Amino acid sequence: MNIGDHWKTIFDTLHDGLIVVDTSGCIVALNPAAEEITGFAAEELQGRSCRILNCTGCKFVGKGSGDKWCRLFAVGGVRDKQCMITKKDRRTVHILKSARVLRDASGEMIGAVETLTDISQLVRQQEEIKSLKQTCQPGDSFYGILGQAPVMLNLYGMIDNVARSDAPVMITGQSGTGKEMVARAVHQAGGRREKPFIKVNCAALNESLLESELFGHVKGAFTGADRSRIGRFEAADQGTIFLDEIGDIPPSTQVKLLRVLEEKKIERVGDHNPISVDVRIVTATNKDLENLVRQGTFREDLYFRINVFPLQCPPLAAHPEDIPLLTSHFISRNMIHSDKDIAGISPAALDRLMAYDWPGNVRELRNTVEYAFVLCPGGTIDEIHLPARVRGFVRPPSAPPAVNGDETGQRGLLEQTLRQTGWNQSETARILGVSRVTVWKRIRKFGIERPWAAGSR
Ligand SMILES: Nc1ncnc2c1ncn2[C@@H]1O[C@H](COP(=O)(O)OP(=O)(O)OP(=O)(O)O)[C@@H](O)[C@H]1O
Repeated sequence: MNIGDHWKTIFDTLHDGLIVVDTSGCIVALNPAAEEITGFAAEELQGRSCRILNCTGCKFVGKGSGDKWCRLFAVGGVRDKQCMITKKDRRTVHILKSARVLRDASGEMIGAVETLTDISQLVRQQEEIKSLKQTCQPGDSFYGILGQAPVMLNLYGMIDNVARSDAPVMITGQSGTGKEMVARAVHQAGGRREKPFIKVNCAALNESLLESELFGHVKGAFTGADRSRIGRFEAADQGTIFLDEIGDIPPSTQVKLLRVLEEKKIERVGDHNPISVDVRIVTATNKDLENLVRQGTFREDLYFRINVFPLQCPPLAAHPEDIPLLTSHFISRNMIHSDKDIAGISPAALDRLMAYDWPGNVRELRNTVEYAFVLCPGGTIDEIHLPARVRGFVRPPSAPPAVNGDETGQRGLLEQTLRQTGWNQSETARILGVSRVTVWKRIRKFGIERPWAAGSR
């Protein structure tokens, strides 16, 4: 076959647009794909300057021909340059452009050939992904955590500080307050962010499974161990291990964990070869660990080892001013997965959300919005679309709003804020939204002592 006889067919069959210009940029030939991309018929472009396409990737340097007017002729070619051209109907098309100068047998420049790939759809999809990401993680979030109330800003400040160190962090707070999000934020905000973040739910596994999950095992270590397996500590090497529900680990595992924390070495179950690991420890619990220590079910030495830097997630009742922000975030998130056209929430329904006491915290609010999405046919979420417990909630007259949550929450928050403010009681009162006298009374009520005054820890 003489391929030279078939160039025109090959040229016309290409899916990418092809344009040939002479040294002054005058369009000599183009294929049907180029007609499609530009919206011009071949006869409309032939003989015209390529400037008609208004390509944002072209660098015109002057007048004349060749390298005197266009940079392409000076550099010889471009490859996969993302730019935009203007179509005949004035609309913009995103293209990927490659171009090469053409020379005759004597090496004289005679023109250039350009290929154009229409990437408009790809760019649109990228923009959609970007906007979805923004909806899922609005700009005013802290590593995905939402809330602008002083107690939340205080928490973000503490996370930022502790992320710069490798100190073990213990996160406390009621269920659904975002402890796992805080653990991830500690990892993300620190120098280990490019390394693994490994979560282990200590309450979900029995004693032997938990040990093999944490430390790994060798083949034959127990019935059913038909091959060796690395544990979560090894998997988290150089990164962070997040031990959720730490209050639930059995006493024998507590001993082993303490040894790992002190020696920074693990032993796989069924093996005695120590393996060094470099892991940051973050733990979380919704139990009162101090109480478990007093009862003797949690080792005091382990408690002090993991509780070097405590972080307290405030209950939602301690920052009700964040309910509108959280609600609109969950509405946007539900919109992505729903074909319903829900525009927002009515003021009356929002009032109901603000009045409720949220024992299940932000998780309960998320579930409440999900529930409302099921009932609401479209338009605005109204009171009628809320679960009966929220709709019908009446705060007992004797119970003032749970401004700072229950007593365990109050104490933790107070201690954390006092530490953050260097024991400035006025500043602490401002952050917690209570009076200075209340701060003073709570310090006495809970018997909180300044660390240097206590002389311990
Ligand atoms: N401040 C927040 N901003 C945005 N979403 C939040 C916030 N707090 C909690 N959530 C959402 O609430 C849900 C529960 O959060 P998370 O699992 O981190 O809570 P938790 O305190 O670890 O709960 P548990 O103790 O039950 O394990 C998640 O869907 C999370 O996205």
